[in-house]
Amino acid sequence: MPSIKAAILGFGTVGEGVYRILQEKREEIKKSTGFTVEVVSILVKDKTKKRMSIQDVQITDDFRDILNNPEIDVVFEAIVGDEPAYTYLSEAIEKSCHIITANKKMFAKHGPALMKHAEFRSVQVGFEATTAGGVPIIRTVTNLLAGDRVKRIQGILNGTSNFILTKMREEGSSFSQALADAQQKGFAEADPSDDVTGMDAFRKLMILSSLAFGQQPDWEGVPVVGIDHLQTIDLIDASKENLRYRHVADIWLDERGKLQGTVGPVLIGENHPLFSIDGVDNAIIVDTEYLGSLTLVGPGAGMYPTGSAMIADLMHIIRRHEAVLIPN
Ligand SMILES: NC(=O)C1=CN([C@@H]2O[C@H](COP(=O)(O)OP(=O)(O)OC[C@H]3O[C@@H](n4cnc5c(N)ncnc54)[C@H](OP(=O)(O)O)[C@@H]3O)[C@@H](O)[C@H]2O)C=CC1
Ligand SMILES: N[C@@H](CC=O)C(=O)O
Repeated sequence: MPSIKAAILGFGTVGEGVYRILQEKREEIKKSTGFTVEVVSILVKDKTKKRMSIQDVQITDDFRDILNNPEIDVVFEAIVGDEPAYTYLSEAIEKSCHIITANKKMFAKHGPALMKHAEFRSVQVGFEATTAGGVPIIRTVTNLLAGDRVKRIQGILNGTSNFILTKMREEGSSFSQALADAQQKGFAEADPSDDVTGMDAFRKLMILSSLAFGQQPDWEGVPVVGIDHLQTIDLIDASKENLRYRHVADIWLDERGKLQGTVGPVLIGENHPLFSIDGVDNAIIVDTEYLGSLTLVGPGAGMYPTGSAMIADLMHIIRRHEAVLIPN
């Protein structure tokens, strides 16, 4: 049976999710693709940290161990921040590895360059997990663009913010209690200020903008507001009026064909499609020229939803590249 050798960069919430799914779905993947997928190396920052038990996999804190292994076909990236992630992925592409990333901070800034580089080296880039966790928004927009034109995308793109707003409204939790809960569940970023200031949703919006419109607006021109100024009482008072705060990221082409974007909390009524989206769920409304309006809803963060988006990218790469993946 031919095998695909994979490396995972980062073994926190997301990296571990990828590993677990690959182990749990080993036989199904083999059956559906004809390939076994073997994780051969995992990159971490601190090798002494206590982790789940892993057999027959090199655990390293030196990326060169991965880069210099000629057997590796695919690199999953789930580390934190734009560097060294961007450098590592550029080097992996140079070695003709396919790359699959969950790192939106890196991808919002360097995604277009990585895509160009990958095209030049004839490898694939999977980035479904960068936006809306397990919700297949990247694949959906890619498919829509084949015969349609996107006019506007708006949605809840940060699971942590939505989880916090829901807990404050439903349970009367304080902002800090709700944030601590989101961190404990693995939803929040290593630096949770990215979640609650709106920066994480902004970066996801920029990734969607590159995909849907082939460009990003000037970052400075997009107002970004978070949820960190909202009080539990604000949410409860709104609720009494049958209104809810949602943290909404929005991008559209104006009448002059210029991209406009906003990110921030919005008070919405019960007829709005985002009214009922609670907890860690994300929801994205895509308006197109021919299809009209489409809404996708699902878990926007967490180990298994995010891991599953990365495995979906892997399946796509295998199916597209069966002919060129050289069996080891
Ligand atoms: N959590 C989520 O639900 C989602 C997260 N993401 C993105 O996925 C990525 C990972 O997130 P998450 O798993 O939550 O983060 P964690 O903080 O749980 O894990 C990060 C992992 O990366 C390793 N790491 C960090 N920096 C480096 C480095 N410079 N070199 C080598 N290893 C490094 C850490 O090593 P060590 O274990 O030794 O500390 C750790 O294993 C982030 O970019 C995040 O934005 C995307 C979608 C959802
Ligand atoms: N911290 C992020 C994780 C997924 O992208 C979020 O809460 O949405």
